[in-house]
Amino acid sequence: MSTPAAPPTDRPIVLVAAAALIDVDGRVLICQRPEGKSLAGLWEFPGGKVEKGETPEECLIRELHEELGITVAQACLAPFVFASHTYETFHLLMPLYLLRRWEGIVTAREHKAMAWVKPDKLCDYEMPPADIPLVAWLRDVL
Ligand SMILES: Nc1nc2c([nH]c(=O)n2[C@H]2C[C@H](O)[C@@H](COP(=O)(O)OP(=O)(O)OP(=O)(O)O)O2)c(=O)[nH]1
Ligand SMILES: [Mg+2]
Repeated sequence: MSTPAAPPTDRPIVLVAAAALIDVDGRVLICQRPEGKSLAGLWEFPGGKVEKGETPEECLIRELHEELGITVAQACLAPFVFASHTYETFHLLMPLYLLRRWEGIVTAREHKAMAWVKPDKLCDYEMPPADIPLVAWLRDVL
C-alpha cells in the first residue's frame, strides 16, 4: 500500500549554494554566522541564497567574493552532495561544492569568525541541522 501524500504546504523551497573550501592539509573552512541573522552563532559552509536569474555556481562565486574576498573559477567548483532539510518556515535545498583552488586570501568579511578544521573535528562545532549529513560525507571522502 502506498503512503498517503502529505498535505500541501506553502513552505517555499529555498535554494542556497555552499562550498567546502579545503586547504593543502585537508582542513575544511567553516564560518560562524553573525548575530542578528537566523541560526546566529552556528558554524556553516560559506555561501548564500541563489538570486533570481543566477545559477548556483554564479551565486557561489558571488557569495565567496562577498563573504571571503576570494576569486573562484567555475571550473574549480566540484559538485559534491546536497542538503535537503525542512525548517519551520522553508525547505532548504543546498548543493555543497568542494573547492581546493581560489585566488586571494580567505578573510571573514561578513561572518563572526572562521576556522580551518580537520574533517573528524567538525563535530566539535555546532552546525545547522541541515549540515549534519554533509559533515559525515566530508569525513568519509576527505
Ligand atoms: N550558507 C549556508 N547557509 C546554510 C547552511 N546550512 C543552513 O542551514 N543554511 C541556511 C541558513 C540560511 O537560512 C540559509 C542561507 O542564508 P543566508 O542568510 O546565509 O543567505 P545569504 O548569504 O544570501 O545572506 P542574506 O543576503 O540573505 O542575508 O541557509 C550552510 O552550511 N551554509
Ligand atoms: Mg551567506
